Amino acid sequence: MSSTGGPLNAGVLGATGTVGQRFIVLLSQNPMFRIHSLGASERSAGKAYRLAAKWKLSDPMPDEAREALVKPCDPAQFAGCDVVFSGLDASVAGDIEGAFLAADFAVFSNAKNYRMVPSVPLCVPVVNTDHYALVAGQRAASGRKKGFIVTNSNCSTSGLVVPLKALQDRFGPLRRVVVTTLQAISGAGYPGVASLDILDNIVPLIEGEESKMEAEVLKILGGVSADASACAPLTDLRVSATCNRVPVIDGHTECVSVEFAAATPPSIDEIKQCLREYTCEAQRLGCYSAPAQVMQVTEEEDRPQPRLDRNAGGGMSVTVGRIRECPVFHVKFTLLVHNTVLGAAGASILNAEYAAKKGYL
Ligand SMILES: NC(=O)C1=CN([C@@H]2O[C@H](COP(=O)(O)OP(=O)(O)OC[C@H]3O[C@@H](n4cnc5c(N)ncnc54)[C@H](OP(=O)(O)O)[C@@H]3O)[C@@H](O)[C@H]2O)C=CC1
Ligand SMILES: N[C@@H](CC(=O)OP(=O)(O)O)C(=O)O
Repeated sequence: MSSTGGPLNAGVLGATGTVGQRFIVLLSQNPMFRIHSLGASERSAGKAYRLAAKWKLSDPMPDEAREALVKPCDPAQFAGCDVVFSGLDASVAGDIEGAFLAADFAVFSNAKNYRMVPSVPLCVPVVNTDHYALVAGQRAASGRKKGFIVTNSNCSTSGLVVPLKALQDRFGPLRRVVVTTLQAISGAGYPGVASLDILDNIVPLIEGEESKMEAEVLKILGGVSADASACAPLTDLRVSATCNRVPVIDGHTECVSVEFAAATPPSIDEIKQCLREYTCEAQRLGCYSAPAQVMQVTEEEDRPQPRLDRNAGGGMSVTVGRIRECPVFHVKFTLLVHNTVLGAAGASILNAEYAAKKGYL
């Protein structure tokens, strides 16, 4: 809640895009926030939102957005916002988010630009909210009173780190992880991948995705330095990612093999129990968007499937299935994450809810 006790005023940068539209639906349903300002490019600025956005979600466009005038992404136009969410294209996110930060806004970003900056929490809110310890250092180093930036991860990373975190916490360090993704087309934004490329097809390349996943996992599963000035990524875990685009609208599927560092790995039953029992700080604090069950472990042999499982927990739960022994590593499984909910807008919103509960906003 804001200092006046009402909902927090939320601005959305990149409000017309794929992630921006998801922000608008989720914020309109969330009692902690009120949609205050919507921003996009000069192509959209000055238009009513309903005319600027090519609406792609099956949820109707919320009334509070329809007639709102889209603004340019200029901090002066967002005065009165308690929090700013960004779904900006990465080609412009660095400069625009930097300008909002300099103007002392709390920025929650989906873009890749600031993710690997050591003083910036790269936070999947069901995994590593302990990285908020970096916020005080960010403010001290910059002299800002209120402003800080928290990013969420790449959408495939956000699904992968959830079971990995549970396994690491319960059974000790992981040694090697191999992951192959089957990523939905909404991950490429709009208009994204040409229909002639993706219909009746699979594209075995998503530029830059594999190296992002491999690096982000280490930062998220790592800690922060003793003086909380920088992140401390894991150094002993090796991650290999292979990323593919598949003709699914929403929901990234990932086939994962994991090797534990311990000589004696846990049994498959112990692993299932660990994933089912995993809880996070955002749940314990009663954050509105925290899923009741962080992971839904399915025993059905042919699940998870994107059409059937992507909305688990309102898109905030990760579904994990086909958990079985791996003849090369120790265990393998298939997971599904909703790429624009836990993988993007939903994670940013839960990050902000957590920040509010902890007094950062
Ligand atoms: N889609 C996904 O599943 C995920 C996306 N992300 C990241 O989130 C961000 C948004 O992705 P997505 O929604 O898919 O992308 P889209 O291409 O669908 O949307 C991009 C948004 O950025 C705005 N924009 C583009 N250029 C400018 C500019 N010069 N000034 C101001 N605004 C501008 C667009 O406005 P306009 O309509 O006016 O052009 C639009 O609102 C990206 O950084 C992406 O990498 C992260 C995780 C998952
Ligand atoms: N590249 C992801 C989505 C995305 O935009 O990720 P990032 O923010 O890490 O570039 C996908 O194609 O599904």
